[in-house]
Amino acid sequence: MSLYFDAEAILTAPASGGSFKSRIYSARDLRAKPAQIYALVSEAAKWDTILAEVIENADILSLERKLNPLLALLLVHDHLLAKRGIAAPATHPLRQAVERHKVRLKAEFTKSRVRRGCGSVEQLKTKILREKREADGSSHFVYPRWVRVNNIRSTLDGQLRTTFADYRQVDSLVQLAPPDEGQPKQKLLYRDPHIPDLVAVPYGADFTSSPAYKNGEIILQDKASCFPAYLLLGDRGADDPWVGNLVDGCAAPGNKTTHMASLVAKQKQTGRKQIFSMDASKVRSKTLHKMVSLAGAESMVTILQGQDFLALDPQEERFQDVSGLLLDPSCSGSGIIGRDDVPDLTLPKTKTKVAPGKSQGKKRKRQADDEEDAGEKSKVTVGAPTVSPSDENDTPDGVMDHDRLTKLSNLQARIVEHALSFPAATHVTYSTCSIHLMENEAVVARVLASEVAQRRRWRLLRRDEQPAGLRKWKHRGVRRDRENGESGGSPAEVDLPEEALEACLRCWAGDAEGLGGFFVAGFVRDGEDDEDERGDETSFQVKGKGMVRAAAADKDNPQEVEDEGDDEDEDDWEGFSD
Ligand SMILES: C[S@@+](CC[C@H](N)C(=O)[O-])C[C@H]1O[C@@H](n2cnc3c(N)ncnc32)[C@H](O)[C@@H]1O
Repeated sequence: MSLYFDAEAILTAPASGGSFKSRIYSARDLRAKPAQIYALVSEAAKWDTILAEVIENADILSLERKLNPLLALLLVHDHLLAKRGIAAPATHPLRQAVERHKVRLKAEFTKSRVRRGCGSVEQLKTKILREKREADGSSHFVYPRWVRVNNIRSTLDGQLRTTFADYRQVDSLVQLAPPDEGQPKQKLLYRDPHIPDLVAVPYGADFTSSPAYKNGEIILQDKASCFPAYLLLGDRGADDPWVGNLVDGCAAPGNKTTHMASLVAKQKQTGRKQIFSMDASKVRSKTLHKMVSLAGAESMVTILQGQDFLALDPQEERFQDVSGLLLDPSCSGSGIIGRDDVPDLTLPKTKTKVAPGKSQGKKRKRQADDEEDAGEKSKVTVGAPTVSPSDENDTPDGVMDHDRLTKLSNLQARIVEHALSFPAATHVTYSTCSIHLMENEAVVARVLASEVAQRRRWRLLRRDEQPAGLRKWKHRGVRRDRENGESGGSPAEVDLPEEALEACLRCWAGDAEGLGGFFVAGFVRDGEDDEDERGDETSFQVKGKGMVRAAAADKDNPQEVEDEGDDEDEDDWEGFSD
């Protein structure tokens, strides 16, 4: 019986971030096996709508006060559908509470099947999975497996002839949707129309043992994560190669560094070290090292292990030719899918109305007493998942309040502004896997208004200047957070012109594009008409709901202003007010 109580405890614990699986495996004091709990909940989630219907029609919640809706759903699932039935002794009161109604439950289950015109339980399963996908809109989108071809070691044509030789090309992502239960999986491939050398295959396709993966010819990298390097380096070829060196300032585990290297290789420029790639974390720098080596990019990439990008001196001799910088700093990670993918089960309702308060309380008390008596109440505690060296972001628990967002936003803006100060820099990209305005458009607004951007005439890379594939991308910057409360409770809004919002690229989870939440913007400057000194009368700041003009903090002593920022990097902006 501990299986059901443990599953209940995990499903009802407050959201703590992390995937559902990691939530189970990091829970303390579990008595059932984590794999068993995961299997029970995943299976029950496939059947929940029908089980809720059966339980409601059999009305067992009004008759059996020991059951609550969630326990009833889990128990009735195993009673009707698990090979071995309910995993508890036959004399257990909760097992008896279900089995007392076995005739009724079976009859209601059969009625539900027949009502849907299904001759077998298998057919019913296929039908309800389709019903569920249609109901939550997910029949129209899929999360495929994205595969990027590494131009250092291979070519797209080469991979289509080898690794994907037995894949059939389809012309839409929807065709990669998982097959109905019982249908065979197919080898299908979709060539991405936005990012060169990127393909999608059905989720679950496993390349980890394929030679192409082991040799670094293909890299498993989400589509959105391919936007920044492509935005920076574009569609250049051998006759129009990138001029100057490149920097990836926040590089581990190395997806974007290796993508930059791949794009540079496509321009037939593999001979010399051209990319400085660094990460402040020494542990993650080791992963970066492995990825660069696997991708065959060692001759092009200089890795600065454990290097804080903010501590780099842009005036150093070795950075004098750096013309492009890619910044993908730590963020809230709020766009990552699967972060808190705890199944949202459809639960049965009680038919007979129980008076609120008194009797509900009694019911809960009685049930609690039963569980205590049996010594079975789960003691499980679900904590925030621990940070692993592969975690990219600073907030793995996903818990985000206004203060944390403000601090992240301050740091992100500082990192981009530092990039804008490299003497030969003409192109910079800034990206996050966050959906929060404060980490995205608001950072862009602050950076554009910064002293360095104004003095050196940095501006946004307009949509019509973007690489061909990204110009076609529909989802652009937004003026306000999509959902109230996304930014820790305070509605945030940014006052950027339409053209600036058009220049920003967004990705959203849950639409037809098959991606998580992501943001990227490119900054450019001609580099020929810098004002050497800071403009004398004004600078811009973002305050309240928009950008307002404010007097320059200290026009006579910019260094002092800079130093203050360095000392107290996280409290210089208070974020949005209402
Ligand atoms: C979102 S991840 C980068 C992912 C990487 N661009 C990729 O595509 O594989 C952010 C990384 O920035 C690093 N980081 C954060 N602040 C940094 C700083 N000031 N200097 C260098 N690295 C930093 C973190 O250690 C983390 O590994």
